[in-house]
Order: sequence, then C-alpha cells, then structure tokens
Amino acid sequence: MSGQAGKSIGVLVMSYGTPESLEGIEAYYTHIRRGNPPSAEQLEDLTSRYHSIVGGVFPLRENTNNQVAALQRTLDELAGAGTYVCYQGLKHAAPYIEDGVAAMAADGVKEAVGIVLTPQYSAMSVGGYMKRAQEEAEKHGIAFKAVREYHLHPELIDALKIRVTDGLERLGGAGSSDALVLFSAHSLPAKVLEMNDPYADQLLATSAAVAQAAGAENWQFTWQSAGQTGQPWLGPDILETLEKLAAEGVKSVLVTPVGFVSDHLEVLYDIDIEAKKFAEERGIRLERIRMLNDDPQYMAALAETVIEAVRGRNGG
Ligand SMILES: CC1=C(CCC(=O)O)c2cc3nc(cc4[nH]c(cc5[nH]c(cc1n2)c(C)c5CCC(=O)O)c(CCC(=O)O)c4C)C(CCC(=O)O)=C3C
Ligand SMILES: [Fe+2]
Repeated sequence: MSGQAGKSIGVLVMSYGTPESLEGIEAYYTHIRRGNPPSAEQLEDLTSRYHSIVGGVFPLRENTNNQVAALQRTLDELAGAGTYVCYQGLKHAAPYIEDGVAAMAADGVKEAVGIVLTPQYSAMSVGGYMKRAQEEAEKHGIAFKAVREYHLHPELIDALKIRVTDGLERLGGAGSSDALVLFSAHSLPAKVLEMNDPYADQLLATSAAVAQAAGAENWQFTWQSAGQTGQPWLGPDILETLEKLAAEGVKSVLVTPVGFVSDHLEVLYDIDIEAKKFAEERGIRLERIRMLNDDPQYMAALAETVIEAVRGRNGG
C-alpha cells in the first residue's frame, strides 16, 4: 500500500495499557504475568483496586489516547503536517505494540521511531517495549529507531518543577520548613541491580534536577507499587519511608511521581488512597503533584526527542 502515511515517518507511542472493562481485568493481569493466570485472590484484589479509584474506572486508556493525539498535533506544528504519523502500541492490552507496528506497515511506513510514555530507561521496562517493537518492525521491513530515555529533557523538568511549586503552595508555601518533596517511581525486582541498569540513577537524576529547579532542598526518593512475586524488589517502599518520616516528625509530604506520566491505578490508588491514608494515620499531610497527562511541555519534550532521534542523536 502507498497511502499518505507511506511518505511519513511512523512514531510508535508506547504505554503500559489498561483493561477495556472490568471483564477484561483477568486477561490483562494474565498478560502482565506472562501467560500465568492470577489466583482468585489476586484477581479480586486488583479488581477491588480498580473499583476504588476515582476519575473513571480505567483512566489510563483515555489519558494515553489524549497523549497520542496531542503528540501528533505537536509534531505537526514542529515539523509540518504529514511529516510524522503517530501510532499507539500498548504493552499489556490492545492495541498491542505489535498491532501498532502492523498498522504502520499497512499504511506503507518504511521508517519509524519508538518512544515510551515513561522518561527513564530500564532493560526491564523500556527495554522490553523496544525489543518487541524492533522485532515486529524487522518482520515488516521497517527501519526502526528506539528512544531510550528523555529523563532530563528541559521541558519535562520544567513541567515537573511547576507541579512541585504548585504542590508546595497547597501544602503552605515553599518556605514551610517541614514540607518534604518525596519523589517516587515504580519499583522493579532487585535483580535489575545486577544488570548495571540505569533506571535508579536516571530516576535520581530527574528528581535532583526537578528539586533544584523548584528550589526544594528538602527531598528524598522512594519506590512504590512493588509486586508480590516472592523475590525482593527495590526499596525502601513508600509506606516504609512514610513510617520513618513520621518517626522523624515530618508533618507534610508532597509525593512527586517521576516515572509515571498519567493518572492511573498506581497513582490514583497506590498514592492517593493507600499512601495517603497510611500517612494521615501517622499525622502526615500528604499531597501529590498533578500528573503530566497531555501537558504541552511534556508533549514538546516527546516531540523534540522524537525529532532528534530521527536525526540520529538519541536513537538506537
Ligand atoms: C517499571 C514499571 C512501570 C513504569 C513504566 C511503564 O509505564 O512502563 C509500570 C507501570 C504501570 N503498571 C501498572 C499496573 C500494574 N503493574 C503490575 C505489575 C508489574 N509492573 C511492573 C513494572 C512497571 N509497571 C512489574 C515488573 C510488574 C510485575 C509483573 C512483571 O514482572 O511484569 C500489575 C500487576 C498487579 C500488581 O502488581 O499490582 C499491575 C496492575 C500501571 C497502571 C495500569 C492501569 O492504570 O490500569 C502502570 C502505568
Ligand atoms: Fe506495573
């Protein structure tokens, strides 16, 4: 086929994915577990977490759709309409990564770049997305470039800085001496440390850059959302950290997720419900920054990173 998109550069925009409906949770969870169905208890636990979040049962789906549409508009503005065409590819739900690549191939795309909606690289997260995308692109004869990371892009740092400043204001102003900025990200199995993985360092680098830009001297980093796999995960977990902060007399905390870019379960449940309740029971007031979603500065960071990758400066 040689449609309009055939002359364009394909952009595979990849995200974690979320179920379509409550009935879809089991298949989604089974996919996350590499084909092993969850136990009845695990399924019930995850289903009840989806039931408790506000803002729609599966807000990640609409947020990802909005991000892909907004990135398309931003690329059109920066590079001219038709230069880039965005396709969505999800890790654990349809349209899967392979579906996105196949859709490009059907449109006649010959050259593509992949970017994941998370700023820091880990072999276990972004590396996994890219391997699947690369393999599918090869099958279709598409030349594929992968964006590894964009965790220090100035537009990303500035967008997060604005959110930290807003959050500190909600907690009583940046000058309020005990407001602590608690950066967080999804934990990974601790075996990533043996792989010399850049994930933890990149998360700390993002956190330090945002803290510095916001003038927040009082900050820490912690992990969140570890899975129950029987294996050790990176810690300390956010609940442990809050316990320790409470013992130290900290009274207010601004949770600042730096590896997540959308409102979704790990933010709306793990932070807004679970961590908030845990903190309040220990006398800590907990607020969270507004997530980036389709923030224009985040879209600029993505678009500029895509364009640079195509020019050969950030591609792999
Ligand atoms: C690094 C990382 C990111 C950030 C980077 C990225 O965005 O890619 C991320 C994002 C997300 N993870 C999410 C949800 C879940 N993750 C799970 C399980 C797991 N995550 C892992 C890692 C990550 N996950 C891992 C190593 C597992 C263990 C299983 C395995 O080895 O693969 C499970 C299973 C049950 C549980 O453990 O809770 C769920 C439900 C949602 C929200 C979806 C929604 O709103 O619907 C989002 C954005
Ligand atoms: Fe996850």
